[in-house]
Amino acid sequence: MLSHCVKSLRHFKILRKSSETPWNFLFHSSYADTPIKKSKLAPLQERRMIDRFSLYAKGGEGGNGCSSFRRSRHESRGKPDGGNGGRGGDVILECSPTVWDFSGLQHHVNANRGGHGSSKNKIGTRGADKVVQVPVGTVIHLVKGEIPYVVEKESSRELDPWEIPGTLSKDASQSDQGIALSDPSMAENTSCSSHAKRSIKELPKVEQSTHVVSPKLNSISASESCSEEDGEEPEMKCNVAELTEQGQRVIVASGGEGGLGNVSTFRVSKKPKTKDPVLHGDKVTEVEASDESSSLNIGAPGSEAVLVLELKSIADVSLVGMPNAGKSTLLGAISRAKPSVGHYAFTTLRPNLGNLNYDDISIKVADIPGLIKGAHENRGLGHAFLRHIERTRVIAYVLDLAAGLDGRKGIPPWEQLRDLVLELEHHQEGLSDRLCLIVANKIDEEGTNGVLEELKTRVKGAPIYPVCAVLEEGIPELKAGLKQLVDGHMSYKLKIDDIIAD
Ligand SMILES: Nc1nc2c(ncn2[C@@H]2O[C@H](COP(=O)(O)OP(=O)(O)OP(=O)(O)O)[C@@H](O)[C@H]2O)c(=O)[nH]1
Repeated sequence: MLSHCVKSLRHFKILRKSSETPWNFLFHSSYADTPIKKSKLAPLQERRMIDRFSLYAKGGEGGNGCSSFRRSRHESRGKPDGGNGGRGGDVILECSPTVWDFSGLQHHVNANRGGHGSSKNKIGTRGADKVVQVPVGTVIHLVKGEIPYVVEKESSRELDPWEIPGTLSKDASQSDQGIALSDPSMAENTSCSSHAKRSIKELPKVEQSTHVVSPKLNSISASESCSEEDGEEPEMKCNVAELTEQGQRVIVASGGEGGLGNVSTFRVSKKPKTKDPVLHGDKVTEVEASDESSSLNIGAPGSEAVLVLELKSIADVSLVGMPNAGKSTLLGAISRAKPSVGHYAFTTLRPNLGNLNYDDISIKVADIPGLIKGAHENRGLGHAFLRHIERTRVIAYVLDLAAGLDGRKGIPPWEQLRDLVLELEHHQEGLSDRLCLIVANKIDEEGTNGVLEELKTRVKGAPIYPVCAVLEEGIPELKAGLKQLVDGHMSYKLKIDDIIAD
C-alpha cells in the first residue's frame, strides 16, 4: 500500500514537471536567439532548394550459405543439403517527377542483406533493394566506388546534347567521338561500364520490363571538370550517369553475392571435411566446416559508393532576368503554373517549371531565380541556379523596361541584358551562345515606349517581344516566337558585341 502511494506521488511529480515544461519552452522559444527552424511542410517556395547532395550508398551483404546434411536409413553418412545464401539488395536511384530536390534524402543509404540459406537446399531470400527517389535532371558524380549502371526503360530515347551534362560547349561530333572512346578517361569509364554489364548477367533483374544498358557518359575528365567548382574533391569522376526520364533507374551500389551452401561447396571440393556432426532428428548439421568451404559459405559484402548528386533542371526554355523583372508573372501568363509573385527581389527561391501547350507540341519553361551582377561569384542567390540554365535549349531574357525610369533605382534594360549575358559567360564559357529572344516586360508602365525604342536601337541579333505580363498583353506573339525557336524555325543567338551599353 505504502509503495503504491510512493509510486503515485512520483507519477504526480513527473506530471507536474511535464506540465511546466511546455510553458517554459514557449517562454524560452519566444525569446531565443536561434531562428525557429522551418517545418518540412512549409510551402516549397519558402524552403531553400537543395540541388547538390553527397550520398554514401552500400549494397546489402549476401546471406551465408548453409551447411547441413540430410540422413536417411539408406545413407548413413548423410547427403549435403545446405542451400545458398540470398543476394544482398541493391541501392537504386530512381527518377521521379514528384521530387523537386534532394531535401528528402538521407546521406547514408544501406540496402538489406540477403537471407541465409537453410537445410533442404533452401536458398536465402534476396535482400530488399533500397530505392531512392531523385528529381528529373539528376547528374551523378562519383567520388568513390564503381561507375553505376543504368537500368533504363525500353522506350528511352537518345539524349540531345543540351541534356548531356558537359557536352554543351562542344559540338555534337566531338561528344560522339568522346562516347566512341577517343578519350582515355572515357576508355576507363567504359571499361567500368562493361564490367558493370558483365556483372549484370549475374544479377537478378530489377524490373521485368527493363533492360540494362551502359550509362550515358561524356568525355570530360574527372579532375578537369571538378576543379572548376570544388577544389576539395580532386578525385571525383564527374557526370558518370544521369537521370532524365521518369522511372529511369540507376544501380549505384550492388548487393553482394550470397555464400554457397554445402550442396554447392560439395561439388567444388569433392571431399568435404566434417567435424562433430550433431544429430537433429534425421538431419545432421555440421558444427564446423572446413576452412575452404567456410570462406565460400560466407556472403560477399555489397559494393560501396560515395556519390555527389547534382540537380540540373531540364526545360526547353529558361526565363533569365534580374530580380523583380517579372519572370514568375510571365511564367504564370504563358502557362498554367502558379509561381509566387512579389514586389520584392528574390521572391523566387527555386526554379519553377511550367508547360506551354500548343496544338502539336508542349514546351517546358523554367523560371530561374533572379540573377544579379556577380551571381557567378555567389552573390545574390548565387551560382547554383546558373547550373539550371546549362540544361536548357533556349534562353528568354526577361528585361524590366521600367527599372531605369526616372526616380527608380534600377538599371536600364540594355545594361540588364549585358550583365545577364556576362554572368552566363563567367559561369561557363559559351553558355550564352544559344538560341534566345528578349522579353521587354512592363510595357504598361508610363514612359516605357521610349525605353523600348532605345532598346531596339541598342540591341541587335535577337528579336524583342514587348509584353505586359500582368495584363497578359503580347503573350500570344511571345508564345509563337518561343515555339519557332524551340522547333528550329527561327534561330537567333546573342553576342555581347550585339549590345550597346553605356
Ligand atoms: N507594371 C507591371 N508590373 C509587373 C509586370 N510583371 C510583373 N510585374 C510586377 O513586378 C514585380 C515582380 O514580379 P515577379 O514576377 O515576382 O518578378 P521575378 O522576376 O520573378 O522576381 P524574382 O522572384 O525576384 O526573380 C511584381 O510586383 C509584379 O506584380 C508587368 O507587366 N507590369
